[in-house]
Amino acid sequence: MAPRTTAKIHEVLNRPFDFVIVGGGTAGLCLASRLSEDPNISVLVLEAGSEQFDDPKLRALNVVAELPQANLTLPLVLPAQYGHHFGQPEYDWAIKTTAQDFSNGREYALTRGRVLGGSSAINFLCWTKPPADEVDDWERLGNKGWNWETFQKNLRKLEGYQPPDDPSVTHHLNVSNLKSQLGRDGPIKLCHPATITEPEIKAFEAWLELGIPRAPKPYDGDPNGAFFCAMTVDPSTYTRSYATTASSLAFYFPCAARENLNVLTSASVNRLLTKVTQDGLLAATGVEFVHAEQTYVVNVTMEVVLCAGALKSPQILELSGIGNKTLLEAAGVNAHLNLPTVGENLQEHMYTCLTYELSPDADDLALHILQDPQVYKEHVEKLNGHPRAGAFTLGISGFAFVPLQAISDRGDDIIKAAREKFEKREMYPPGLKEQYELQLNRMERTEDRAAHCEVILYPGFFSFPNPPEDGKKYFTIILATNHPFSRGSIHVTSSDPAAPLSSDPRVFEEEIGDYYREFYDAELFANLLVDLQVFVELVKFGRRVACTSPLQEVLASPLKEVNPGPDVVTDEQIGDYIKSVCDTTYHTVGTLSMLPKEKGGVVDTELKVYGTSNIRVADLSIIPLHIAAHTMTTAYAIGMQAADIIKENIIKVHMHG
Ligand SMILES: Cc1cc2nc3c(=O)[nH]c(=O)nc-3n(C[C@H](O)[C@H](O)[C@H](O)COP(=O)(O)OP(=O)(O)OC[C@H]3O[C@@H](n4cnc5c(N)ncnc54)[C@H](O)[C@@H]3O)c2cc1C
Repeated sequence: MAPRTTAKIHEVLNRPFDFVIVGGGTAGLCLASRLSEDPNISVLVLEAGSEQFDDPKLRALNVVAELPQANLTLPLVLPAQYGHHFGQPEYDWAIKTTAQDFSNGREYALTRGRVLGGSSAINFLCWTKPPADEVDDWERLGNKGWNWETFQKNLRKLEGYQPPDDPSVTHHLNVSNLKSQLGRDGPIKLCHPATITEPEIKAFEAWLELGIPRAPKPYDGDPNGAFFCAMTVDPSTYTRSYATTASSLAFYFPCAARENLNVLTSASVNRLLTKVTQDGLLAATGVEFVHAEQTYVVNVTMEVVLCAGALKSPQILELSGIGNKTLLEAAGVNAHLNLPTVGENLQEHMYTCLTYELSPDADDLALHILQDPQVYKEHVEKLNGHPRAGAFTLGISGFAFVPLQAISDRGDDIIKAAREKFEKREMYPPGLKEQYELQLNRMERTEDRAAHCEVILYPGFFSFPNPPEDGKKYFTIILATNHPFSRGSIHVTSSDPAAPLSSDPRVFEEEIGDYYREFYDAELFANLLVDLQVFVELVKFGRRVACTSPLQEVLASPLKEVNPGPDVVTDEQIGDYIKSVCDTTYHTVGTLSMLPKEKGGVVDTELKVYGTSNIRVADLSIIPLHIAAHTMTTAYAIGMQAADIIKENIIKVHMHG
């Protein structure tokens, strides 16, 4: 299908829109496609990034036809899914954090998609879903209607899973189990990597040896255990299936011909223009944005929906004068609505890696070999062959979601200490105590314990600080934590939309952003850093996996751990390794939390910003408590539920009486 181009600036000027959606990313495009189903509603999406429709970088595995013309300079044409857009302004916001005290002073670069499709256009393609109970926790926190039943119903409409038919792989993938749990006809195409390597299969078997069960229902509410996940790849073309998707008929392309839907790219929103209504609420009347270095305003007749992601939606609210009054005034922004928790309750997943040398007779196929341009070209041809082959057919798909107690015999002690710390504390900022209680309960209960920890298989070299050696083959075990106690914040520092944000995830500090600082008892919290201690146990578990059959047999003998390496032995050394090399998994949530206002909420259950009449948020900012899953499915589910809310409650009232 030939892509329809997006709107031109003259097409969107001098006319009002019923809805303006800020951010054409994962949730934003999903929402736009649903809202514009009603031809009576005009929808404008303003996206800061460009389309990049024809860019081989974006359509990772779809590069084949375009490669002869493509620039093979590294790292631009390497597959999109594994970090090759990082730091490139035409794709990545790369928002710098403040120096992190508990990460040896490092500043993280928070990668987020800055392109039509948002982070779904550059992410790592892994389709995972949270446990039912953790989605239900959002409802337990006071958000009626935000539960697993709705989440799952919406996602099943989106899923277009195609199971493989090769009997030699279906057994490993447990396809008969997955088939019944995933939707088959939806627009987001899902399949498994065409190649799963021997070390991945052996590592999976090592997990089973270590007592990790196969996940009973990874896509139906119980992902605890081991499974091979599906990827957002269209099996018919082997291309990325994402929010914009050209080839897989997802959200933008099928709707692009609708006259009531306009998507303007390279349109960076500065702020909302507002007025106070007769009821004393703040109402958005227009949206100010920059396109081709010119500033414009578009008027809105019904609502503005912020879908700019958990790092950028708070900025737009703050620049519009909605946020912590003191902080806004310090930044030189006129405060119109004092909402002190805007930009707070930030929660992030973290990961670190262990890399092992493979035995010399292991297969050469690995993701990192594509960094060599010559090898890259050869593997593009292999991808184009019949059957598809080569490193482009690999993926990141081996997952184990595990409770702390399942990987460490110190698990109970750590959880007990966390409970004691929690009980000793006298003051909590509004809402945090309830969140921590749920988190502790997830860990403490004896049945259906939550997966605090996650282990992921990476076929290749992916770790720091020691580099790979030429001619050697490698396998990496990625370790991630899912339920951080740490709370951070993100805020503007200036009224200039282009000025850097102050982003402080407070990694491993288990505490609280600026607004919460007055509640902070540093001495008490210095005793035990639960988030870090869990991570240390996880690294030890990763090492046990490497020493377990049958994985051990495909690794070099004697065992050679490249990172962190044999010198990193004690808990303190492991903790220090983690602090020096770990990174965020690009899963920030919570910065505009959906909670009762007195519990620190910024939006209500209809996603409306408290104190406003027509400003909503529909992206990962609203998630009040983090989950044991990667966040793409949640972003799509939010887009779907937001559409239902808006359609039911607003369109019905305004348009159809
Ligand atoms: C590198 C990477 C790998 C990941 N891998 C996975 C994975 O394998 N599996 C998984 O489940 N999740 C993964 N994730 C996470 C997941 O993709 C994201 O959490 C999810 O897509 C976020 O959706 P969103 O709608 O909240 O925001 P986004 O999809 O990021 O959309 C926000 C949009 O708003 C736009 N925007 C921002 N500010 C403005 C402004 N001022 N004006 C106009 N537009 C603006 C942005 O350019 C962007 O297009 C990954 C994320 C990244 C970055």
